[in-house]
Amino acid sequence: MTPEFWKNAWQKSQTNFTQKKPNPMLVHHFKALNTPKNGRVFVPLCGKSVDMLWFISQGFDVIGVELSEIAVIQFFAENDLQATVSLHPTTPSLTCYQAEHEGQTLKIWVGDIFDLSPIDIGIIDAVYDRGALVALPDMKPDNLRTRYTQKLMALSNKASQLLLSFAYDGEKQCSDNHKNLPPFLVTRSQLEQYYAEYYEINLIAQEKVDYVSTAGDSGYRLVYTLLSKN
Ligand SMILES: C[S@@+](CC[C@H](N)C(=O)[O-])C[C@H]1O[C@@H](n2cnc3c(N)ncnc32)[C@H](O)[C@@H]1O
Repeated sequence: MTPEFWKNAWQKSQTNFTQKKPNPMLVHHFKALNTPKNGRVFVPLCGKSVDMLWFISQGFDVIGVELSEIAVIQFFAENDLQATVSLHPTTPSLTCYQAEHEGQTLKIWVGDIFDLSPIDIGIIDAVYDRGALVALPDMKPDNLRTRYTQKLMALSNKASQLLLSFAYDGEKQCSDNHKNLPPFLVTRSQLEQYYAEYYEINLIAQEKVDYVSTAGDSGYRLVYTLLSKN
């Protein structure tokens, strides 16, 4: 997916991946990571996810990154948060939106995750991936997903992750009918290919649902913990 694809989606409000309430799988399963109290959570490709506010309510600081400035402006406006906006000292394509809320710091970089450095992100205790890995295709020649997983590990120093994913059921299991549009299926073997060297991968929950993706297929919502071998 090109940056233009996502920026257009936000411009045209084609963003039905946005949830109105904190994700129930997050709320039930985040504790499995044993993130230290007052820790910092990285939310890559964050959109305007209210899951970030749930982390704040649990006493964590949050740092996100999102390509679309529209998404980030909407996030702050819709949640009555006043942002301090600053430019990146050396990279003109990056802008920082920051606010203090309920005693925690919430910071979102507007820009491409691939333009960020570990210094921009700081120390990370946990990563929350909902709608990020599945937003990127695993396709040759420029495998965006492999690049993303490597960048994510570099930015977070391989902090443990809670990863929300999905699977189709029955005969659809291996097919990907909608391969030109997100969300993209992430198979177990792909997950191992990206992460098994660095993380212990555990499928900790799966829930049968009628509509697993915005494309309207039935299947399962999956929750993985990726526990750092660091
Ligand atoms: C499927 S949405 C998920 C958003 C959010 N995580 C949620 O759960 O609502 C994927 C988001 O990633 C953003 N995005 C895609 N590629 C990106 C990149 N290279 N850098 C930063 N954000 C990106 C898109 O603009 C979009 O908002």
